[in-house]
Amino acid sequence: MAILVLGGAGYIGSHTVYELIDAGRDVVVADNLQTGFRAAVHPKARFYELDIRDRAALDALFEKENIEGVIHFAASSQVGESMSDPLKYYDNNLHGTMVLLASMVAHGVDKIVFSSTAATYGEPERVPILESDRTEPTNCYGETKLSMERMMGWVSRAHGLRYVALRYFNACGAHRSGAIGEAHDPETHLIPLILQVPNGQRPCIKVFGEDYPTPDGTCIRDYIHVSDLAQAHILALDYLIRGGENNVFNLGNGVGFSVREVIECARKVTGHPIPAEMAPRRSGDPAQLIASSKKAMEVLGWKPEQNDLETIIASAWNWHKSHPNGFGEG
Ligand SMILES: O=c1ccn([C@@H]2O[C@H](COP(=O)(O)OP(=O)(O)O[C@H]3O[C@H](CO)[C@H](O)[C@H](O)[C@H]3O)[C@@H](O)[C@H]2O)c(=O)[nH]1
Repeated sequence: MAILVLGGAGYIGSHTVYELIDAGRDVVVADNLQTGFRAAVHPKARFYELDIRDRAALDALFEKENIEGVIHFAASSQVGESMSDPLKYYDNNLHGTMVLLASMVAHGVDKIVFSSTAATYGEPERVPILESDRTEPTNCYGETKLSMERMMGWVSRAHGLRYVALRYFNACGAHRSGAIGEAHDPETHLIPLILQVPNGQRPCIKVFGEDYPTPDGTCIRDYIHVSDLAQAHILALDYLIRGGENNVFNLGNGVGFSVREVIECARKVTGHPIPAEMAPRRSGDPAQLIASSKKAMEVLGWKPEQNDLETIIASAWNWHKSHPNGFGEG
């Protein structure tokens, strides 16, 4: 039987497909290529260009393929955009998931692992954050992801579907082969933007806020390598296949780095001075997000392997310097 990866042409999705294929699994990828890239899809995966809001296209896929379980990455994921265009997030993330679950239930596919986010917590009560801590999103992106988790809960009660929600902290880095890496258009993520400076594509990096209640005044995040995240999806799917119950797991390294520290580390890795410029706070940003991933380690047996920021940034730099235009031309 095959694993269906929705959003398998995107950043975390494409890395998960590479790990699944490396592990000998049969993989079907579906993506509407709105933000994903056809070139990021592993050549051994069967590809369907479809939008998860298109019920007929999903039904046709489930009828044609023999799907054992779904890994669902197909969603909009930019904090800033979710504040200026919230309805896009309700449509793509919530409506999309609603159509998907209806099609899964109709075809008897009852296992799903999906991307949730640290943004479900909002401003945390304490760090490191536990899965049982308060969830009060400060941005619409986090709100729709939390609603997706709750939707799964109700559908599970009614129809017996089982799910694992993976709350990622800050995904970064690139695949060890150098074949795929992080590419967004437009780019909004800190590490790729920093690396555009040594790549000659941007004169400096803007630091969004230096008046946060943190030691150096800039936001603190927990940076986790994308291939470690990818492994967690395989472990979560196998947990469901073994009969595991509905669950939610944080995925992070448990160590926080400030925006300034990330820039300093990138200077060390690239040997470039990377000038930084202070800028106003970005709407919706919590001051500090650090994960406790103890539960994922204990229940899933997950162990992040690339837990050193320098190694992570070096793997990102390896991709960005050889692919300055991502998957595009030139
Ligand atoms: O040019 C930039 C870009 C970002 N930042 C700062 O760098 C930090 C990291 O920003 P990212 O945009 O790279 O990541 P976020 O923490 O905002 O978001 C990430 O984590 C979220 C969970 O909190 C969501 O999952 C989201 O999809 C994911 O990209 C933030 O403090 C942001 O303000 C800058 O200072 N300058």
